[in-house]
Amino acid sequence: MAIPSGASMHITIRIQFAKNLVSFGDIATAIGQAGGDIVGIDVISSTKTHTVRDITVSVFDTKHADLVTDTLRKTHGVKLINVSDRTFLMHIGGKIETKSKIPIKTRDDLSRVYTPGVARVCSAIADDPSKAYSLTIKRNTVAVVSDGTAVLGLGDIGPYAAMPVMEGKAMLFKQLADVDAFPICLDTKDTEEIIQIVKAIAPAFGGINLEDISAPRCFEIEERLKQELDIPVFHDDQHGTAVVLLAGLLNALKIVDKKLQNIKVVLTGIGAAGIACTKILLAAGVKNIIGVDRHGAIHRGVEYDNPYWNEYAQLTNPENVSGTLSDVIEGADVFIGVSAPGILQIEDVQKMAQDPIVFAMANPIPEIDPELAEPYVRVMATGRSDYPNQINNVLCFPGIFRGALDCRAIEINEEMKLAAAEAIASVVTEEELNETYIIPSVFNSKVAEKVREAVIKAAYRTGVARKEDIMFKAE
Ligand SMILES: NC(=O)C1=CN([C@@H]2O[C@H](COP(=O)(O)OP(=O)(O)OC[C@H]3O[C@@H](n4cnc5c(N)ncnc54)[C@H](O)[C@@H]3O)[C@@H](O)[C@H]2O)C=CC1
Ligand SMILES: CC(=O)C(=O)O
Ligand SMILES: [Mg+2]
Repeated sequence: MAIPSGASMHITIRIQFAKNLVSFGDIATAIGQAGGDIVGIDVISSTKTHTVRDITVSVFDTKHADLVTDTLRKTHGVKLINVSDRTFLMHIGGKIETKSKIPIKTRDDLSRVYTPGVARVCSAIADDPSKAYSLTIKRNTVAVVSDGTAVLGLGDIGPYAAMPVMEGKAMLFKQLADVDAFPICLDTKDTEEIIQIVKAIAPAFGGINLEDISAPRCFEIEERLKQELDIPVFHDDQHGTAVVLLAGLLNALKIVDKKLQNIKVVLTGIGAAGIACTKILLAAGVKNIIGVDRHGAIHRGVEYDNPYWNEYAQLTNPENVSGTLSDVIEGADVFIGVSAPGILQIEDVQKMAQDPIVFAMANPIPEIDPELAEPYVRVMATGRSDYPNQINNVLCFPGIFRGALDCRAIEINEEMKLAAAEAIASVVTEEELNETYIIPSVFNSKVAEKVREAVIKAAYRTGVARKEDIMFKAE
């Protein structure tokens, strides 16, 4: 299923055209007739007879891009010089770099930042390892670790292909919360090996953000690392997603005037994100959640190969219903999708209770096309940046790690996650709240700061903050 990908699909077409054979108006009309939307024009050069221009066109997908460029190729008097995709251009050479905080200008500088001066600093840390927090980058660093097995909704595409996402996460950490994050993509899927590698690299980091590691291995990897390391370990696809989902749902329920305790929720994709979203909703007070995976609703009375589904069946589905998504969605107040593209049909939405809330969060293509669903739902959200109500873990991970690093928390616990969800929800004021604004924008600078504060308070309240600093303590 292809969904118009908006801003994510802009192409820049460089053409040369002969002024006596074709006008720019003709060219613009040809692009328009092929369904392209011109969003920018640059004149590169112009002579009496010829003009070279870069035309930036918004297209739906790669097929549509081909149609637009073919149309130009066939237009009399036009010569196509080059087609570039802005998204690819932004990735050339990667998206991040390392920067020094201080310049090395003299031999004296050199002997302080490096040998021999550095040796005294090394010895100080060897005598007291906690000094790593004050004398190295550790206090501000997070490793973004993936094995490339569940990258967005693209599946097991491997560690090389996972890198652009992890670089993107590192950029967001820096821009939104000034955390120095490093993308680390591992060429192994072996649970034990991943655990040992992460433990071995931990000295350089103040926190570990696990990313896009498929279920069920991600659960064991996270649990073991939490037990065996003294820095926060946080599987973003589980907990970051769950925190933001809860924030969005708290606000969406205010619009439809329903209570967490009374709603029926149907959730698809009982993997990393789905299980964590279910657990946070149960902790927040939701009583009726039905989880649906490829073979239908997860229910008791079946022995699943996946042990996490057996536990899931015990925690959810109070009426123990079975059947397909279409069967069990009848009367649901809320649909949450963290599964696969296009699996929710309009007919399913029509079976939901009054004022349906649909959070179709699969990336990059949601469970239902938001434009098709919109007439039938009261509140619609996706994980994407190009539609209103972006429910995406990017609203959580920068601020939650900022808070955890600043109070030097040994872990990110349930109270810290609930505090983060409430903080995100609280950024949207009562006056601002409406169907297309249930969750703050990623660019809202209040989000990371509010999450940080709430997380620090929760960390001190629950005794997991190590930093003795009165400024950070809960009142
Ligand atoms: N918006 C956001 O912030 C986030 C969105 N996601 C999206 O959620 C999706 C799942 O991510 P993860 O939980 O990390 O992956 P995962 O691989 O751990 O879990 C995916 C689950 O969906 C199930 N599934 C696949 N096709 C299905 C279908 N047709 N019907 C029902 N279930 C189906 C799989 O069997 C699996 O249990 C991805 O598309 C990902 O991009 C994940 C994390 C954050
Ligand atoms: C947003 C994110 O982490 C994902 O789709 O995997
Ligand atoms: Mg992810």
